[in-house]
Amino acid sequence: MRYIDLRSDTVTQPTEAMRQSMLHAEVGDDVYGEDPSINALEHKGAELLGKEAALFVPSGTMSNLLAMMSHCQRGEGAVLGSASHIYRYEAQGSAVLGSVALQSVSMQADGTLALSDVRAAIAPDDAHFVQTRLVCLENTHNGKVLPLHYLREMRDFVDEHGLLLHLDGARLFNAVVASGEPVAAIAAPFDSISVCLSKGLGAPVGSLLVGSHGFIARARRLRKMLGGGMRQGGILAQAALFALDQHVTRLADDHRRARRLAEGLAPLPGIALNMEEVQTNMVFLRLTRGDPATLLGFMKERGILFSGYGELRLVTHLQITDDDIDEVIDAFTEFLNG
Ligand SMILES: Cc1ncc(COP(=O)(O)O)c(CN[C@H](C(=O)O)[C@H](C)O)c1O
Repeated sequence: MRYIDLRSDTVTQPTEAMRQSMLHAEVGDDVYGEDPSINALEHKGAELLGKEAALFVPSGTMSNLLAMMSHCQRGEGAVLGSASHIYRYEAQGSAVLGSVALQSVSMQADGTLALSDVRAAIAPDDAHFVQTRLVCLENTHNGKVLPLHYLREMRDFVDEHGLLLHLDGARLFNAVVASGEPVAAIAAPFDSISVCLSKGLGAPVGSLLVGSHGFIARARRLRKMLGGGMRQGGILAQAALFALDQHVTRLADDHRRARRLAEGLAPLPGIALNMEEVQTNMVFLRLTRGDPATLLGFMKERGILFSGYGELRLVTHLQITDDDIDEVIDAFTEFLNG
């Protein structure tokens, strides 16, 4: 049975054209630095984001972990949003494996961290406290694009306080396409960026971590230590190269479909949905009547999947069509008017 799978853009499948490019990928042993496709991808990623170097990593979770461990020594701290992926959905790996103290602050509705909250979270320079070293942002956050002026304000802030700045840019290219800003402009304020290739871009596996030569050298050693050294990973890197060449501008289709979905659901009785938050490929909504679990079961019977408990999340991506969007709107209408 083909599902209309709106659980996440992590479910994207390689297209036939991408598979063909993977078939002919040049490969070598990447632990020796000899995989031509991985080397090409890392070179392209660094160039695109305007940084010195890049590292191909098996997942976004590992990419963020390597960033935290490469920036911070044991016992140092990172300030980040309490609803950020690094804080909530990466098993606190930075703390458990990296001995980095996670200093969480509340996130504002637009996905930003208030500078006043970050300032308050910075530990005093006193032996009773950790030493805060890093600030982490996430763009997009729950589908919302952080304004470029805010990124620049945060850069000035971390410079003022002698801190470093990391971006969890799992959906960076969604932010690029939605904002119209060049990717290098969005990346410029950051010391390091993690970019997922396996979400909306449609590669089957992997992320890119970009930063300075020294930062990436440390991250490369840590990746090997954590068992992330790859051999002929060029088959996967070639998919990512294909995605960067062919699947960036089409993200606008995902954004258009998400908006179309939100516009179709918002007027329905029993739906609470903030259209202003539908900025890229995610639609968040709450049921003001009916039970989310009953809704999820009703939808699954009709071949429609999405996730969330309390607040429901529907994510558009490469394999979601215009007809799928109409079918989902019809199914919600049937459930709510039934
Ligand atoms: C902002 C951000 N940063 C990092 C990651 C981790 O990427 P992976 O480890 O799954 O490759 C994710 C994955 N997010 C996944 C999803 O959205 O379905 C789940 C929640 O883990 C993410 O959303």
